[in-house]
Amino acid sequence: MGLTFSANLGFLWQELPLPDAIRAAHRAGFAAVECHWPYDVPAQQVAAALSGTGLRMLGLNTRRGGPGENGLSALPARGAEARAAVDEAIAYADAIDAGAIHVMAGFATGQEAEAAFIDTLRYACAATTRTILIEPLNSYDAPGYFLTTTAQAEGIIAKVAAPNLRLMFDCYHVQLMEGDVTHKLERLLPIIGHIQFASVPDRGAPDHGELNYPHIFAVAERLGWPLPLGAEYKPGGPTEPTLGWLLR
Ligand SMILES: O=C(O)C(=O)[C@H](O)CO
Ligand SMILES: [Mg+2]
Repeated sequence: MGLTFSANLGFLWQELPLPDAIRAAHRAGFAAVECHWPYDVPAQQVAAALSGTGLRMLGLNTRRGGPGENGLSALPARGAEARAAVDEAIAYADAIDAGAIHVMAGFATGQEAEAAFIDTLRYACAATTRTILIEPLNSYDAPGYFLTTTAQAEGIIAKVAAPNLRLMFDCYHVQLMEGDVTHKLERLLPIIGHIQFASVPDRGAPDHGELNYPHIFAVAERLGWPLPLGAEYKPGGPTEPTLGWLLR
């Protein structure tokens, strides 16, 4: 079977209520969906849209925290709030049978931040059998974010040493911070839990920019990547006119 794709509803159809966005993704031909922060929408409404369309929600994020924050898990002295955010995400994921939970690190740096992140990740990995993801973010969009490179993520995954902890490999962030996307996909495959993509550097549809996505999709297919790839790009208006890449 060939590659399939997941619509990231944090960006695609973001003007629609989440249940309607799930239905729009289904109509457009996506094989799955994923989201950012679904917490304002009752989980029963999301579960109903998923079962009505037959789509799976591949993942959701832990809450960002207060204004100007981007996750709490690597913030020393915020451990209780970080664990509460993990509990909330797991409960929501259980209610809609989501595949994975992305535990967001937050703006922090240094050894204490790493120790806090590792503690929160150990807690999350022990609290669920679902996949726990960590995602390096690029320093243009998220300056000061704790987790910025795949090498740093690899080290943390090794230290936590939990079977359900994996890397969110977002080709967009990896290209901006490191490049060498093909070799990194090949080498990191055993620890990757989800793959996302967008054009670089403008984070648009994967049909232009400095990354050649037909090549990257072929690499993922050659490697036998089993899950839908996450289309996490900003359509800059209605989503449907940007989907030429999906039809091809
Ligand atoms: O920004 C990204 O790439 C993500 O995948 C996250 O959900 C964090 O915003
Ligand atoms: Mg991403």
